[in-house]
Amino acid sequence: MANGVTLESLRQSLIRQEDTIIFSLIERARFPSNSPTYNESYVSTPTFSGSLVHSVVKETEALQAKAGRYENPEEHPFFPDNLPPSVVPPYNFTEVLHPPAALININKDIWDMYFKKLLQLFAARGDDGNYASTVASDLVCLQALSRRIHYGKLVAEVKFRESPAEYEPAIRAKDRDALMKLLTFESVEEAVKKRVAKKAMVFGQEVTLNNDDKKEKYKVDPSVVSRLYGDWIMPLTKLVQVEYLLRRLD
Ligand SMILES: O=C(O)C(=O)C[C@]1(C(=O)O)C=C[C@@H](O)C=C1
Repeated sequence: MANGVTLESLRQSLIRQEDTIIFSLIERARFPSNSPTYNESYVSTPTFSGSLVHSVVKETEALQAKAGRYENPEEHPFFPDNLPPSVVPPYNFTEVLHPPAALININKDIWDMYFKKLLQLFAARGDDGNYASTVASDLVCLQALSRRIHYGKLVAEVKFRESPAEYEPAIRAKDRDALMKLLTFESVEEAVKKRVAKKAMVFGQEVTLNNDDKKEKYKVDPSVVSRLYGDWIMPLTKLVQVEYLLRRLD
C-alpha cells in the first residue's frame, strides 16, 4: 500500500502501544482513587468550573493544541470545542486517511469507559491528596487509549485498500454487522488479550535482587489489563473501523 503502511506494520504499532498503555496504568496505580479529583463541587472558582479533571484536561488540551498536537491526524482531543489554533509551523503529515475520517472522534465513549468502569478496577480506594498528579496520570492514560483506539481509522483504511471489492457492498448497504464481521480476526484478538496480560506481569512485577523473594503481586492486575483490551479497547477500535468504513465511499 502507499506510504509503506501495511496491516502488519500497523499491528506492530498496536503492539508497541500496548507498552505505553500498560505503563500509563502502572503510573496511575501509584495513586489511590482520589475521588475529590472527579467531584464537580470540590473546587469552585470562576476559572475552574466542573471537576478538577475536567478543567485540567480541557486547559492542558488548549495548551497542547497551540503547540500543534491536534495537527497530527492520529491525535484527538477530549474537548474539541473552541480549541485555540496551532501556533507552530505546519508539519507535512502523510495523508493516508480518507478526509471524512477527521469527523470521527469517540473520545466521549473513551472518557466514560475510563472513569466509570476502568479506573475503579485498578486504582486502590483511598485519598492521598495528590489530585493534580492524579489528573496528570489520568490524562496520559486517556491520551494513550485514545491514540490506540483511533488507530482503527488507519487499520480500516489498510483493510479497505487490500480488498475493496469485499468491503464495498457492505459499505453501500450501510451494513454495520457485515462490516464488523469482515474486519474481525478472532485469533488476533485472543493473542492480544494473552500478550497484554503477560506484559502486565513482566512490566508490573516487583524487581528485587533477591531471586527467591518473588511475590506474585503486580502493580496492575494482569486480568484487568486483559479485560480492558477484550471488553473495551478492541471493541472501541472496531467501532472506529466501522465508522470509518461507512464514510469510506463518501
Ligand atoms: O489487527 C486487526 O486486524 C485489527 O483490526 C485490530 C484489532 C485490535 O483492536 O487489536 C481489532 C479487530 C480485530 O479483530 C483484531 C484486532
